[in-house]
Amino acid sequence: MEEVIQQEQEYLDKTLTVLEEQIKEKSAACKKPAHDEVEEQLFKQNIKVLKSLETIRPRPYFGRLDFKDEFGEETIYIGKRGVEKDGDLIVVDWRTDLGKLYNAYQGVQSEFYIDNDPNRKVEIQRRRVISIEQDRVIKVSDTGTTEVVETASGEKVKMMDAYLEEILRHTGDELQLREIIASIQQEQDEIIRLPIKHTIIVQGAAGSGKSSIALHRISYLLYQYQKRIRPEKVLILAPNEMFLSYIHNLVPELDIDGIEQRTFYDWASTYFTDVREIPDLYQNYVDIDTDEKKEDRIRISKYKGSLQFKTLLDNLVAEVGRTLLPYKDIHLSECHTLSRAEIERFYHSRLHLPMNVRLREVKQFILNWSEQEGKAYKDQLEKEFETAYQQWVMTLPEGEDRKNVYQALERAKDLRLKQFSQQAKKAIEEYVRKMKEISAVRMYKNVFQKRVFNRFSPDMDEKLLGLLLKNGQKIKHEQFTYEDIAPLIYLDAKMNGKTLEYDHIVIDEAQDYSAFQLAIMKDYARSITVLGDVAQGIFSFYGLDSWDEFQSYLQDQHDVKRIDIQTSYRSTKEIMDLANRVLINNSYPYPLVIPVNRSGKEPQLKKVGHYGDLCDQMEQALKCLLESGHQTIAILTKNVEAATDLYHQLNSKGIVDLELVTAAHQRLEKKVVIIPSYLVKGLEFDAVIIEDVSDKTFQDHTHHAKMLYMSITRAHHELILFYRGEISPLLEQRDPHEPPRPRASFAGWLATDYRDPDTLPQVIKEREVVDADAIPLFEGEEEEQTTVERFEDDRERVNDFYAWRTVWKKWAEQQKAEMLR
Ligand SMILES: Nc1ncnc2c1ncn2[C@@H]1O[C@H](COP(=O)(O)OP(=O)(O)OP(=O)(O)O)[C@@H](O)[C@H]1O
Repeated sequence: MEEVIQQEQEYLDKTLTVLEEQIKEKSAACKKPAHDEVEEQLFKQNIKVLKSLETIRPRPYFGRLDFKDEFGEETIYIGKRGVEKDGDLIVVDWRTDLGKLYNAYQGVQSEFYIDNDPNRKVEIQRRRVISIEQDRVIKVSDTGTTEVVETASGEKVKMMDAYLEEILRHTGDELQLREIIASIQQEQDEIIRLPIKHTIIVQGAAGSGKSSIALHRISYLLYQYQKRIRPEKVLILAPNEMFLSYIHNLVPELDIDGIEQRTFYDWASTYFTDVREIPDLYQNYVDIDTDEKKEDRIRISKYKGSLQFKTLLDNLVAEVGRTLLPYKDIHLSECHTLSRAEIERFYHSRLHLPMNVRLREVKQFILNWSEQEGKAYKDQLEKEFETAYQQWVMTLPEGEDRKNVYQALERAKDLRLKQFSQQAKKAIEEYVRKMKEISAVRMYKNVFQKRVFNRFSPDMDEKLLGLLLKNGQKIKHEQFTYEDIAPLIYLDAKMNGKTLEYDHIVIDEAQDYSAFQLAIMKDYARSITVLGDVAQGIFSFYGLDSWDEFQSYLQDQHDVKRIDIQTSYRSTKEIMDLANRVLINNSYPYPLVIPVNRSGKEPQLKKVGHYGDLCDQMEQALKCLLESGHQTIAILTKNVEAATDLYHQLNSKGIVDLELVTAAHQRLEKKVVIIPSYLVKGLEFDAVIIEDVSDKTFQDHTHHAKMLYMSITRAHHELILFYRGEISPLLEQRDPHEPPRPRASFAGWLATDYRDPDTLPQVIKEREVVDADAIPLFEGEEEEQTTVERFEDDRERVNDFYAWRTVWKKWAEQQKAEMLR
């Protein structure tokens, strides 16, 4: 090993010498004053290069790849940025094709084909990770095997090589997402490097690296398409300010300075100035959660986030546009008429323009026409005057009479001209009076009318219609909520147009966007990368239940790629097993999360007696976690009130170095934070304590399961869960031979003994509940339709039901297969 380290040290020394020379050269260039614009540009470029060289100087590369291709054997070194001297690649940038080769090799497959060309075979001989500290190579490790394997019990695990394991074990001491350039996994790299033309949807398990992929992809795109896209034309949308500060350090590391980083709420306020008056997503979550009419509000919110609503707005705006043209011709005089057909023809030729702009153009068209007609009329008068002049004036002898006739003719001409222009003015004014520009807010206020829904959404059920009409009263008084932001922005764009467009938009935590919201974001960019996890969709009143609606909407117009990634890198296997247990208990219809084989402490489930007992035990748990050396710890509570109470209790016990977080715009600065669960999405901590996992806080509901799953998966290494009374059914350890249990929301409707895999479950029809007559559900399409109809008013229940049915069927098949074996 000593010998290998020595060899690697030689290459490092050589690289450092080159780097030092280049830094010296660039520093000198940066000292020269710029005299003109060209020199100024050069100066800026030199500063940029110098900064980049200084960034990589401490660790010029992280890996080495030895391979054989059609040109013979090669050795390259891979780093965050490329280094070149006299045409030689001293270090190769990870974003190049060679970098791709480095990431593709995971110790399993060793032969690759460049661009899938069978004649361009590359055989990897070695991939080595090189650790450098203070100009010394301190460690080298050749890549071992990293692959997903299936255990005897059918469980999938990703076996890691030593390097990845070490990285995942050693988390940082700050709450900052780290760059993963040196350990990008193949499935992640494939997403990072997808061509910019694709619209990408990534469904990734908690901890699968979505946020990391999002940022590394931007770095890749800016490098690969440097001539086509500029950093200031790239937007990353993050869930909140806390998250933005969490990724802050990554921006210079990944060479993506200058990109726009915002939350949707903040971004929306640049388009629609009144957004700041509207409660944000988190406030909306709390408002809805504590509202007595929660279910009604969820229905309204879901509808407003749907693509159906978007279509209704499209149709309404088109209709309003059509009716803004009066149903008549414009008459300026007997022979000066602009027909309605002509105006309509012009209007239709401008349909691609936003409505107000279109109206302005139609008005201008009418004004231009009237001006032309005015001119034509004047010419005609002049001619008539000339004839009369010749006929009446010139035939008279010179003198007073002739002068009087001439003046009378002049007056008559002026009068006729004046009359014409007054008449024309009146006709035009009357005509365009109706064609007033309409603001987005005014248009939106007019949506919530019975005749609008009857006309454009005649199939809407009565209950939803009633709720929307009632909500319309609030809209009239401009009492908007979060879900009104997307339609308002959309309408604003439809009425007035968009000012800014991006080369690329990346949306992280996209499950919390509605399909409508995602659809409008797509309109603002040439291409888009959307990443999320529907299992973590805790804002169930708004976000996505699945990607299907959005995906099929896009499919018609774009080159869409949907990719699912299931391996989770953040947490230990024990923690992920518990997270999977929540998914299983909730009949999660998608494949479970694949954990990495990084073992840690079993999560601790602790029953406590009363609140005082909880605080005592919490204090003990916290002390133990701090003594174990954990650098970042989060205590997750159900809401702000619980977080505040606990904060005061722990403070009174002498634990003072705590940070209470109650809003999404707060920055996390201390080692230990107390925070409501719904604010921690996207973040991670060495250890996590969940204050209450009782059956009261986490009931057998999908949205509770999502919250619990998301909370559990925030922990890297250790997890402690407290509960009073009974533990949540979502955490129950269940026998895999037991059938998946139907959730409370629809369990009562199932008639069959669902424990028998040979009998398909049956649903009791509502009217037949009385006579307890069961209708078989799975026998034909027709019955399925019937079921859908019955559930129709409750989307969550429909989803719960179908999710459960999918899992149940799978389970039944497994049981049958086992019996046959
Ligand atoms: N290839 C990798 N090498 C090293 N660490 C990785 C890798 N992929 C992910 N990680 C680590 O796993 C953790 C989770 O990554 P990230 O936050 O990007 O995942 P996510 O899918 O966005 O998670 P979530 O949806 O739960 O918020 C981070 O600590 C990240 O550094």
